[in-house]
Amino acid sequence: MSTATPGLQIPAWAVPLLNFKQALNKLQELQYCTGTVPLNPESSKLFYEGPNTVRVIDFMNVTEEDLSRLSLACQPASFGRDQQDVYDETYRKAGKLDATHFVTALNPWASGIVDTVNQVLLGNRDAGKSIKAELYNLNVYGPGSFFKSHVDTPHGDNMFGSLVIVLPTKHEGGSLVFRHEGQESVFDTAATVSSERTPHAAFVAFFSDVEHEVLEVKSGYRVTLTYNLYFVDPPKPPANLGVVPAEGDPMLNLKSKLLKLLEIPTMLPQGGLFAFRLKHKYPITPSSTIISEVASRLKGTDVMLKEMCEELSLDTSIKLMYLIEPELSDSKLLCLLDCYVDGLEDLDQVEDIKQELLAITQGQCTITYLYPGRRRERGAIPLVLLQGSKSAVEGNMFTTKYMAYGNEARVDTIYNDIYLVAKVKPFKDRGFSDSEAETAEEPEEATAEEDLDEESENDTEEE
Ligand SMILES: O=C(O)CCC(=O)C(=O)O
Ligand SMILES: [Fe+2]
Repeated sequence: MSTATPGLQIPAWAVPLLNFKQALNKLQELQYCTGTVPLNPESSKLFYEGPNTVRVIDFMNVTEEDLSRLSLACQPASFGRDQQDVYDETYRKAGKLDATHFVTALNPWASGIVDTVNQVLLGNRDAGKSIKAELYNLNVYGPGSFFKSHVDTPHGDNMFGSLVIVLPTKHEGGSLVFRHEGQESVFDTAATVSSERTPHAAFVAFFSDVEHEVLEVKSGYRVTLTYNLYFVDPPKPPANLGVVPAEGDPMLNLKSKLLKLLEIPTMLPQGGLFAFRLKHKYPITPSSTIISEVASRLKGTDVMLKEMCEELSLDTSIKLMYLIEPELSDSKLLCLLDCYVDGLEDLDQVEDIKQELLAITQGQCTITYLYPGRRRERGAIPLVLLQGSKSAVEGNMFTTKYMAYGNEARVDTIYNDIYLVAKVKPFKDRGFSDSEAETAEEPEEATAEEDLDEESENDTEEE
């Protein structure tokens, strides 16, 4: 393949190596990530120690006088040179307050800044889980202030970056310039904080080994909060703090028992549903909560139940359950709903309940019957209630069933019973031996209602 002269054979890897190096050279790195966050009355205040007093500044409504007072409360900012803290106004001219002398209500987690840093600067999708942002100090750059080119001193081997939040004050100059590997970029903080119609803070996060410089502030005051950013391990469960969970994996035993149940040919022979009334109640905003999304907010053993079902290859979903007891017939309808629906209580008067039910839930409703029992409604799916009971089902009339005492009076979001529903395949598809499958038939058992009236062992009555 080679046209080179004999003795000057080009090795087979030479071209691929070159290709790789060229591609690597083109790899461009983001030098910093920025954004703005709106201030609101909960996040806009700064409290600081002034001479013999504590002062407050509201950055939604800040005056020149507030800023000049804040500037007077500051110490001259030092910097590190040859491992010594030095003051040198030809290199850094700015005021600072150490984190022990002020409190800010602006929180980089709550405002979404840490998530942005994680996703944009670190390219991490696991938002906010492994970054610590440690408040370092507050700086005031008045007219004539600047900070010449430097890198930020690492405070530990897990420190990867610096975060600067620029509070919304009117100023000119003070842009932040980055230089890294021959590239230069400028972040104009003054323009960014005045780019929105309402007060917004600007933030910029960068890897602290990237050289950066604050250009001279020409007018006004540039006020910043600086944070050191660290990689941290995701939080571990606390050891022996307060109540200690029982030894061993409580789910292991449960899982093997559930598997045993699935191995029985007469347990939902044609398939059906397992349902668990969850131990916790979950906040539902009737007008907006998407019930399926509650799956990602499950608490305590409720999460474990879901994981256990999934480990046994049972598809799970989260439902509301509602029992309709028609006046005109004796067949009760046990409905699983994907959304909160008004007007279900009127259905017991309607003639064709099923039709009406599907219409008002826009088809997002599964009609089931308690198994073992007799299927009264065509198409109703057998459901085994593994946790919970008849009284809980009947009690689940949505709004009536939540604690009357909260720590605050609110009516838009309420606590509701939620059901974890696991889909059980027909016995022949569950992967157990075929010989058993032949014996699997729907049993002729008590009626659905007789079964509904039976109290389950683990029924806990609600007050
Ligand atoms: O205020 C800024 O934009 C950067 C400040 C800075 O580089 C520092 O405090 O080390
Ligand atoms: Fe810096």
